[in-house]
Amino acid sequence: MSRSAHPAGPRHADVLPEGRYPGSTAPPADLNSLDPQVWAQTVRRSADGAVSVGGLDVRALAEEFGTPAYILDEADFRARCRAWRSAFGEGADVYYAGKAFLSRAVVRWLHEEGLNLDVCSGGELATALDAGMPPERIALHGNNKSSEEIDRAVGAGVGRIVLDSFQEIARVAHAARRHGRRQPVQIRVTVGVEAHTHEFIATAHEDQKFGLALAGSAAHPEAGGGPAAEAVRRVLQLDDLELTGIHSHIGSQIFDMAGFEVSARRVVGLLTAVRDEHGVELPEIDLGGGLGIAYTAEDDPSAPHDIAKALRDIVTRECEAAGLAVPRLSVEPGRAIVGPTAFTLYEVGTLKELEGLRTYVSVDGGMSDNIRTALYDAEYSVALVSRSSDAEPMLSRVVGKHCESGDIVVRDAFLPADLAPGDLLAVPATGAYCRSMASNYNHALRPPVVAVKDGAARTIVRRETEEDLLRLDVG
Ligand SMILES: Cc1ncc(COP(=O)(O)O)c(C=O)c1O
Ligand SMILES: N[C@@H](CCCC[NH3+])C(=O)O
Repeated sequence: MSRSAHPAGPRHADVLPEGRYPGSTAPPADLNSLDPQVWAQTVRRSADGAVSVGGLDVRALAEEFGTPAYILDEADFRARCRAWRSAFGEGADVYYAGKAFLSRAVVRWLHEEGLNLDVCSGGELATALDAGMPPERIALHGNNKSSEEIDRAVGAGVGRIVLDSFQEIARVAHAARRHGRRQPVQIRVTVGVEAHTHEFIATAHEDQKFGLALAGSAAHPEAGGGPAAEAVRRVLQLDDLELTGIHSHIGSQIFDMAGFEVSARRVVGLLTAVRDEHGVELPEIDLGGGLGIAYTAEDDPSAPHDIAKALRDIVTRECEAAGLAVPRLSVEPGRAIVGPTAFTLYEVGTLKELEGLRTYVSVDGGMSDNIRTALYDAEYSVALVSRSSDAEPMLSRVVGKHCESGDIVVRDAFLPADLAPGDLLAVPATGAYCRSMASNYNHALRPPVVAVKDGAARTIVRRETEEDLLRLDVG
């Protein structure tokens, strides 16, 4: 199992878990090397020791855009979109999960690369529509969509609304009637799988807020006798809704395909039960997102092609066994597309050496631009990028500037011992769930997202200003 997905409880205390540090992990052979699994595709270390991305030196990027900043490799983003599209082919749809990171530029790239988009709030929907995503290529998610959000989505003509509760069935039907539209919907089911990931990001076990349980009883999870089957009954009775399929999302940052296998089998089990009870074959299955990426050299994610083949094979096999026509498949990767395409560029401010233990390296951002370490115990890598160094490895903890001892960006890392204030550090694989979960804690100004491509850089989300903060403060 990957090191980045800790099923264990939180480790917020400043006491190290036994057996880890100091001395339990060897420093990497070469502190200057950049693992291509972890870094965006166009990242290179140049002959003079500094790192470049998209042909641009990070020192020049820091100079022009300031730090901290998320630097996003547009060519890599587009390449990953294409890889997912071609892996799944014409018989399937790839919905990019906008919650991972969304901006107008991202929407345009998705549109151009032929991907669809999953949104889960009015704000994400507004961004998608504003940037010109055709509504029929948008899916709306959420366990508590407001009536306004539902109404706006139906009115805009979104191609899919994923129903998450019994209450929502009536709300979406009401909006559809109001707009004189037969709204295509899927039903999100919880298939009873314990995904191997951090408990806060696992979503298909019973005891959590999402979806309608498949299981009639724990002993017969395939029986189709649970709330999901009841939701199917209710939706099929409503003329304003067109039930197109069943949706399952089992969690996030998952490497093991076994969970998807069980999920696919159980979803097909429900399709079979629906055919047997109603004489209807639902034409779509969505198996959600959740595919893991490499945050550290220990992580070894599968390629989209292998993931697509595994999912298609499972669905085909299960449908053939049940005598069902193979439904159209869709998936919703967020992290696996945008995660590896960006790194966060920081400047080192202060260093505090605790002899025999570690050195605390403080950077000019922190938990306001990356909450994942504090929230999920996530692991990250880090490298000195403004120069190379032959100095000895120094056991370090990269921390932010917030008033919180849990304000950790990279818990355990080796950096060169000659690290000094003014050096630039980069934390790779921060494209997903960093800017989108960023906060203004301590009135931090959320960093910009800078897209680089073919030697050119442009801001796609600008840095916040103090005026932005004060504009909201109307007291
Ligand atoms: C319904 C749904 N689809 C897709 C995703 C995207 O997940 P990931 O970014 O891990 O691929 C999520 C988030 O976990 C989700 O809740
Ligand atoms: N935000 C989470 C994952 C949840 C994804 C949305 N369902 C993360 O950073 O890993």
